[in-house]
Amino acid sequence: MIRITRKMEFDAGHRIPDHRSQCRNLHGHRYVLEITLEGEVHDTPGQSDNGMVLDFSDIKAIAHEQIVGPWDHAFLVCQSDTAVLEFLKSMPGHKTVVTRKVPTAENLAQLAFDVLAPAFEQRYGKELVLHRVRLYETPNCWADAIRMSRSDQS
Ligand SMILES: Nc1nc2c(c(=O)[nH]1)N=C([C@H](O)[C@H](O)COP(=O)(O)OP(=O)(O)OP(=O)(O)O)CN2
Ligand SMILES: [Zn+2]
Repeated sequence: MIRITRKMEFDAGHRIPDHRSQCRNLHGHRYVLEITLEGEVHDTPGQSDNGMVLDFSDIKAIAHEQIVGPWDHAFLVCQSDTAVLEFLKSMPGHKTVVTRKVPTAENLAQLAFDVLAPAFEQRYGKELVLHRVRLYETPNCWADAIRMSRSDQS
Protein backbone atom coordinates (compact mmCIF):
# COMPACT_ATOMS: atom_id res chain seq x y z
CA MET A 1 0.00 0.00 0.00
CA ILE A 2 1.34 3.41 -0.96
CA ARG A 3 0.11 6.92 -0.26
CA ILE A 4 0.45 9.62 -2.88
CA THR A 5 -0.26 13.32 -2.57
CA ARG A 6 -1.17 15.93 -5.13
CA LYS A 7 -0.89 19.61 -4.19
CA MET A 8 -2.98 22.35 -5.78
CA GLU A 9 -3.42 26.02 -5.02
CA PHE A 10 -6.28 28.47 -5.31
CA ASP A 11 -7.22 31.96 -4.17
CA ALA A 12 -10.39 32.67 -2.25
CA GLY A 13 -11.93 35.22 0.07
CA HIS A 14 -13.60 34.54 3.40
CA ARG A 15 -14.19 35.89 6.86
CA ILE A 16 -14.84 34.37 10.26
CA PRO A 17 -17.71 36.50 11.57
CA ASP A 18 -17.33 35.63 15.26
CA HIS A 19 -13.55 35.92 15.34
CA ARG A 20 -12.16 38.04 18.17
CA SER A 21 -9.58 39.69 15.95
CA GLN A 22 -8.61 40.43 12.33
CA CYS A 23 -10.28 37.41 10.76
CA ARG A 24 -13.76 38.87 11.17
CA ASN A 25 -12.81 41.26 8.32
CA LEU A 26 -13.28 40.34 4.68
CA HIS A 27 -9.92 39.00 3.50
CA GLY A 28 -8.41 36.35 1.28
CA HIS A 29 -5.84 33.58 1.15
CA ARG A 30 -3.84 31.63 -1.35
CA TYR A 31 -5.04 28.27 -0.12
CA VAL A 32 -2.97 25.16 -0.66
CA LEU A 33 -4.88 21.89 -0.95
CA GLU A 34 -3.09 18.58 -0.52
CA ILE A 35 -4.98 15.44 -1.49
CA THR A 36 -3.59 12.13 -0.26
CA LEU A 37 -4.82 8.84 -1.72
CA GLU A 38 -3.96 5.32 -0.68
CA GLY A 39 -3.81 2.31 -2.96
CA GLU A 40 -1.74 -0.39 -4.56
CA VAL A 41 0.83 0.43 -7.21
CA HIS A 42 -0.23 -0.83 -10.65
CA ASP A 43 2.09 -3.45 -12.08
CA THR A 44 0.94 -3.22 -15.66
CA PRO A 45 3.90 -2.98 -18.07
CA GLY A 46 3.05 -1.09 -21.23
CA GLN A 47 0.17 0.83 -19.64
CA SER A 48 0.37 4.54 -18.94
CA ASP A 49 -0.16 4.10 -15.19
CA ASN A 50 2.39 1.32 -14.77
CA GLY A 51 4.25 1.89 -11.49
CA MET A 52 1.65 4.38 -10.22
CA VAL A 53 -1.17 4.30 -7.69
CA LEU A 54 -2.95 6.89 -9.81
CA ASP A 55 -1.62 9.36 -12.34
CA PHE A 56 -1.18 12.71 -10.56
CA SER A 57 -2.98 14.37 -13.47
CA ASP A 58 -6.08 12.28 -12.74
CA ILE A 59 -6.09 13.52 -9.14
CA LYS A 60 -5.75 17.05 -10.45
CA ALA A 61 -8.68 16.59 -12.84
CA ILE A 62 -11.09 15.46 -10.09
CA ALA A 63 -9.83 18.06 -7.60
CA HIS A 64 -10.22 20.79 -10.17
CA GLU A 65 -13.72 19.73 -11.12
CA GLN A 66 -14.95 19.36 -7.54
CA ILE A 67 -13.08 21.96 -5.48
CA VAL A 68 -10.37 24.08 -7.08
CA GLY A 69 -12.46 25.23 -10.04
CA PRO A 70 -15.55 26.13 -7.99
CA TRP A 71 -13.58 27.73 -5.12
CA ASP A 72 -10.85 29.60 -7.02
CA HIS A 73 -11.47 33.36 -6.92
CA ALA A 74 -14.74 32.76 -5.11
CA PHE A 75 -15.84 34.22 -1.80
CA LEU A 76 -16.52 31.45 0.71
CA VAL A 77 -19.34 32.61 2.96
CA CYS A 78 -21.24 30.88 5.72
CA GLN A 79 -24.99 30.59 5.16
CA SER A 80 -25.57 32.30 8.52
CA ASP A 81 -23.41 35.33 7.58
CA THR A 82 -26.39 37.18 6.17
CA ALA A 83 -24.75 40.62 5.98
CA VAL A 84 -22.03 39.38 3.62
CA LEU A 85 -24.36 37.02 1.79
CA GLU A 86 -26.78 39.85 0.96
CA PHE A 87 -23.87 42.04 -0.15
CA LEU A 88 -22.54 39.33 -2.46
CA LYS A 89 -26.01 38.67 -3.86
CA SER A 90 -26.24 42.35 -4.78
CA MET A 91 -23.37 41.84 -7.25
CA PRO A 92 -24.72 40.07 -10.32
CA GLY A 93 -22.69 37.05 -11.30
CA HIS A 94 -20.37 37.19 -8.29
CA LYS A 95 -18.59 33.88 -7.68
CA THR A 96 -19.80 32.88 -4.23
CA VAL A 97 -19.66 29.54 -2.43
CA VAL A 98 -22.12 29.28 0.44
CA THR A 99 -20.99 26.94 3.21
CA ARG A 100 -23.10 25.34 5.92
CA LYS A 101 -20.43 26.00 8.55
CA VAL A 102 -18.13 28.96 9.16
CA PRO A 103 -15.28 28.80 6.59
CA THR A 104 -12.36 28.06 8.86
CA ALA A 105 -9.48 25.93 7.65
CA GLU A 106 -10.93 23.03 9.67
CA ASN A 107 -14.41 23.24 8.17
CA LEU A 108 -13.15 23.83 4.62
CA ALA A 109 -10.78 20.86 4.85
CA GLN A 110 -13.66 18.66 6.03
CA LEU A 111 -15.96 20.00 3.34
CA ALA A 112 -13.35 19.32 0.65
CA PHE A 113 -12.87 15.80 2.04
CA ASP A 114 -16.63 15.15 2.05
CA VAL A 115 -16.89 16.27 -1.58
CA LEU A 116 -13.75 14.49 -2.84
CA ALA A 117 -14.20 11.12 -1.12
CA PRO A 118 -17.37 10.13 -3.01
CA ALA A 119 -15.98 11.63 -6.25
CA PHE A 120 -12.89 9.38 -6.11
CA GLU A 121 -14.97 6.40 -5.02
CA GLN A 122 -17.42 6.88 -7.86
CA ARG A 123 -14.57 7.04 -10.38
CA TYR A 124 -12.19 4.40 -8.98
CA GLY A 125 -14.31 2.27 -6.63
CA LYS A 126 -12.67 0.61 -3.63
CA GLU A 127 -9.32 0.39 -5.43
CA LEU A 128 -8.36 3.82 -4.04
CA VAL A 129 -9.10 5.48 -0.73
CA LEU A 130 -8.96 9.16 0.08
CA HIS A 131 -6.77 9.18 3.15
CA ARG A 132 -6.37 12.85 3.93
CA VAL A 133 -7.21 16.35 2.75
CA ARG A 134 -4.85 18.98 4.11
CA LEU A 135 -5.76 22.61 3.59
CA TYR A 136 -3.23 25.37 4.22
CA GLU A 137 -4.84 28.72 4.89
CA THR A 138 -1.46 30.38 5.22
CA PRO A 139 2.03 28.88 5.03
CA ASN A 140 1.91 28.61 8.83
CA CYS A 141 -1.66 27.40 9.39
CA TRP A 142 -3.39 24.28 8.13
CA ALA A 143 -6.03 21.70 8.94
CA ASP A 144 -6.25 17.99 8.16
CA ALA A 145 -9.43 16.06 7.44
CA ILE A 146 -8.61 12.38 7.80
CA ARG A 147 -10.52 9.28 6.81
CA MET A 148 -12.20 7.66 9.76
CA SER A 149 -10.95 4.21 10.66
CA ARG A 150 -13.32 1.35 9.84
CA SER A 151 -14.27 0.91 13.50
CA ASP A 152 -15.36 4.58 13.68
CA GLN A 153 -17.46 4.40 10.54
CA SER A 154 -20.34 2.23 11.75
N1 LIG B 1 -8.04 27.17 14.17
C1 LIG B 1 -8.16 28.22 13.33
N2 LIG B 1 -7.71 29.42 13.71
C2 LIG B 1 -7.80 30.47 12.86
C3 LIG B 1 -8.34 30.30 11.57
C4 LIG B 1 -8.84 29.02 11.21
O1 LIG B 1 -9.35 28.81 10.10
N3 LIG B 1 -8.72 28.02 12.11
N4 LIG B 1 -8.34 31.34 10.70
C5 LIG B 1 -7.84 32.52 11.00
C6 LIG B 1 -7.72 33.60 9.97
O2 LIG B 1 -8.72 33.44 8.99
C7 LIG B 1 -6.37 33.66 9.24
O3 LIG B 1 -6.43 32.90 8.10
C8 LIG B 1 -5.18 33.22 9.98
O4 LIG B 1 -4.56 34.35 10.39
P1 LIG B 1 -3.22 34.37 11.21
O5 LIG B 1 -3.35 33.61 12.46
O6 LIG B 1 -2.90 35.79 11.29
O7 LIG B 1 -2.24 33.53 10.26
P2 LIG B 1 -0.86 33.99 9.64
O8 LIG B 1 -0.16 32.80 9.07
O9 LIG B 1 -1.09 35.11 8.68
O10 LIG B 1 -0.15 34.48 10.92
P3 LIG B 1 1.28 35.06 11.11
O11 LIG B 1 1.30 35.38 12.56
O12 LIG B 1 1.37 36.25 10.22
O13 LIG B 1 2.24 33.96 10.74
C9 LIG B 1 -7.35 32.79 12.35
N5 LIG B 1 -7.34 31.68 13.22
ZN1 LIG C 1 -8.50 33.89 6.87
